[in-house]
Amino acid sequence: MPPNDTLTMPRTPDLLGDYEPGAFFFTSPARTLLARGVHRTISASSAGDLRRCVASALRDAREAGHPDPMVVGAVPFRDDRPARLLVPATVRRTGPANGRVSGPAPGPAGPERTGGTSTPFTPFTGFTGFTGFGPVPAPDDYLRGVEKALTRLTAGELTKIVLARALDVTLGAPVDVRRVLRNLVRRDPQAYGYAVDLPVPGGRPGTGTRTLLGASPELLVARSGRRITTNPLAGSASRHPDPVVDSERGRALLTSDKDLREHALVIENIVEALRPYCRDLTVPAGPSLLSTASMWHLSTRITGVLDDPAVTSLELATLLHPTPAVCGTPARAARRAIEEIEPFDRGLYAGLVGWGDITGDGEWVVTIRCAEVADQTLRLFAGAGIVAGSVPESELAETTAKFQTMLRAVGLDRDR
Ligand SMILES: C=C(O[C@@H]1C=C(C(=O)O)C=C[C@H]1O)C(=O)O
Repeated sequence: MPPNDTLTMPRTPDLLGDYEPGAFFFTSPARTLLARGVHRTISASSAGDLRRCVASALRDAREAGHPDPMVVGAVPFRDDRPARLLVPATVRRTGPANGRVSGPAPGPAGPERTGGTSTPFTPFTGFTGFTGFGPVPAPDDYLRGVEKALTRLTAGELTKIVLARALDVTLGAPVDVRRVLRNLVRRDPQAYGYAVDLPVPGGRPGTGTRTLLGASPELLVARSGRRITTNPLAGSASRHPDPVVDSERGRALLTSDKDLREHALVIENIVEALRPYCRDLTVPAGPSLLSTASMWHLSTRITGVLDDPAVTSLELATLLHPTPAVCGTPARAARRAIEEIEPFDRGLYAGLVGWGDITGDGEWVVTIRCAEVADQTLRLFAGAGIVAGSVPESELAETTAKFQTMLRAVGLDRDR
């Protein structure tokens, strides 16, 4: 038997292969989940309400004889927007390897390339089936938004703010959601791949599905018994196809004063939020490097032991959210400035996505490197942290680089 045949003959169920739009899919270094059907949807009007609604939905499900009550889905960036959480009818799980198939990714031919994307956003040309794209806001307006943010930073209203932009992409045919998810998971096997079914506006049946797809590198919080882990990221550089230039970029990031400050703000905020809940918090002295196929990031993996084992993973996640990795500091001022400067609704982008079980265990990741997909269109999102000393053109280039995770998974690779 040729050695490669093992790749096509999984011994465990192939949950990634079994995924169909309408289901919930999530893969992490620890496990892969495929949830189908709706036992109960969860509707809540605030974050506090959300925690109560989830707890009672899980209890009710168990009392109704549900064999494996679990909540899955996504919580938006803003707490006044509806969450997309539900107790699924069935959940299948496998261990770490499933959904993380090695070998070449399907999709565009040729070797994986990690394009240098430190130039400002330029139109994509030359792919088949691609009919148009629309950046929101236009790149020049994003630059002006960063200038505005810098003025507020200088005035002392803010210490950090994350400004995002969206990219609307229209294809010549309906998006193959299954294939895009497979590409995301295979190209970034260390990331948390996810697919969340979204309601179709107007709720008209037969209009097609809407799905949130992504591959996030950022763990907001995981709980396993009393043990918790969070892995905030902040401070970024784009990868480069030349390995020498690429590792130089990583090294430069590790010593960049601006990025280290940006990162430290996030870590301080998270440690301060977790301290009252943990009897033991292990915080590395400084960040290390984490990479995706497209990006380098400064990363700090923090672990702790919960004082009160009744505190659930979702409670911890909503306590931390939104961290300064996606919002800013002070949080309230940053949130207001985001609403004023960004000309679009973040929706589920920059929120949290994951699962939680009835014991309180769960994994929630930051909803980044994602797109909302509906029929022939995709809306991609990407943001960058702005602190004193940030250069608008570099922040624009950083968001361009972050779009690459989704664009490559769709087969729209600007390097082609
Ligand atoms: C906001 C995003 O990413 C976040 C911002 C980062 C930064 O500013 O360096 C790095 C990782 C994420 O925490 C995004 O990918 O859209």
